[in-house]
Amino acid sequence: MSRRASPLPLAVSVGEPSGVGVDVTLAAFERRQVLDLPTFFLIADPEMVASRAERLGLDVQVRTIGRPSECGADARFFDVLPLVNHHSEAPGRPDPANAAGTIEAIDRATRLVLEGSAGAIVTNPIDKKALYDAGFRHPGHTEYLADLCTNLTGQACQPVMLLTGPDLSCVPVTIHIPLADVPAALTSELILSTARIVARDLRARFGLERPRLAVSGLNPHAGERGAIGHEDENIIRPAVEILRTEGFDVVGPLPGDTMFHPEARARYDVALCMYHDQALIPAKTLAFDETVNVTLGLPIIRTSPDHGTAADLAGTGTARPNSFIAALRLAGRMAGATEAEQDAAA
Ligand SMILES: NC(=O)C1=CN([C@@H]2O[C@H](COP(=O)(O)OP(=O)(O)OC[C@H]3O[C@@H](n4cnc5c(N)ncnc54)[C@H](O)[C@@H]3O)[C@@H](O)[C@H]2O)C=CC1
Ligand SMILES: NCC(=O)COP(=O)(O)O
Repeated sequence: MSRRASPLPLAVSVGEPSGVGVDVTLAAFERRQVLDLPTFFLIADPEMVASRAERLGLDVQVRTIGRPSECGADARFFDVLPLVNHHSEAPGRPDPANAAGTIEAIDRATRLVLEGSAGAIVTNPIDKKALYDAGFRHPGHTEYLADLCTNLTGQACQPVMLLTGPDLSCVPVTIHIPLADVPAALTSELILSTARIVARDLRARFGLERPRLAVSGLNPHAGERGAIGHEDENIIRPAVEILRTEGFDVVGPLPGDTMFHPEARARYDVALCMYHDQALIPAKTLAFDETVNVTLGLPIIRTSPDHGTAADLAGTGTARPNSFIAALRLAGRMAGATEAEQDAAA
């Protein structure tokens, strides 16, 4: 992937206001020069941001901007594109009353990227339950962004969650569903469509010409040749075989417990796992502070820190901004690569 940084600013959505999103965004802003971070603005309630900065004892001056093109005009200021909906500043106390502003920030960021005013969206974590309690009908950003992009562009998209860190990239094929629902949701078609999106986007967005895919099993020992569960032989293996006939570099189904040690990881570029925790446990265990959540399959670039709202740390100044910073950097590189490709095609 070209290392050119995007000249377009990145749109950062505020996320759950009672969480650490604003804390890590402010911390990244404070280090922007020393770390040479891409230019970004936050879509948030400016009063809430100023009050969190004060609580954290940060000497940050919040400036309200009217559009992304004003971002970075004066590097001293922390640029905030204001929400229409108000956000209250109550660390550690999620409140469904804040949901409208949280969703507005995601919507606005997505539209700005689609219209070409921002290079990518970097989302801060949402408190999913607080949004559900306010009537939000999507499991998480990943699924919501796909619906939003489908509605805004008229082109159906299947979202794919990728967790990528220094030593492991992995994808949960089923995402935010109860574990008990996984076997019924797992189909060969879902594995096939996910793998095709992963291979396409790793090539287009990460410059991996022919990514090596490793597909996990679902059951212990990948089903022990059919003796411990049937999904591995009846659903996963046929999908792997079809992918191979289509020319993909793919192995599997591999036993989930032995595909994440260093020697095994050296044999693939991305692991396709069958459910959320099968993918996210190794990713966060290996590199909680450096792993980034990327949504593939969208017409926009979206990254996010791997962690959640960390409500216990909000407003304390102890949340580490590393994963958020990694999300900013990756979004900047991905957007820069896309713009470079567009330049080359022009
Ligand atoms: N992209 C998103 O919007 C995501 C949202 N969530 C949401 O976050 C909420 C809380 O989820 P949890 O499972 O508790 O995960 P969490 O990541 O918020 O917290 C897990 C543990 O890690 C610590 N931690 C998290 N981020 C940290 C940081 N930056 N620095 C230092 N320590 C940190 C927390 O203090 C806590 O002990 C849930 O509502 C969940 O739905 C979770 C993951 C991603
Ligand atoms: N555990 C990852 C997670 O929940 C992230 O979800 P999303 O909001 O990025 O879809």
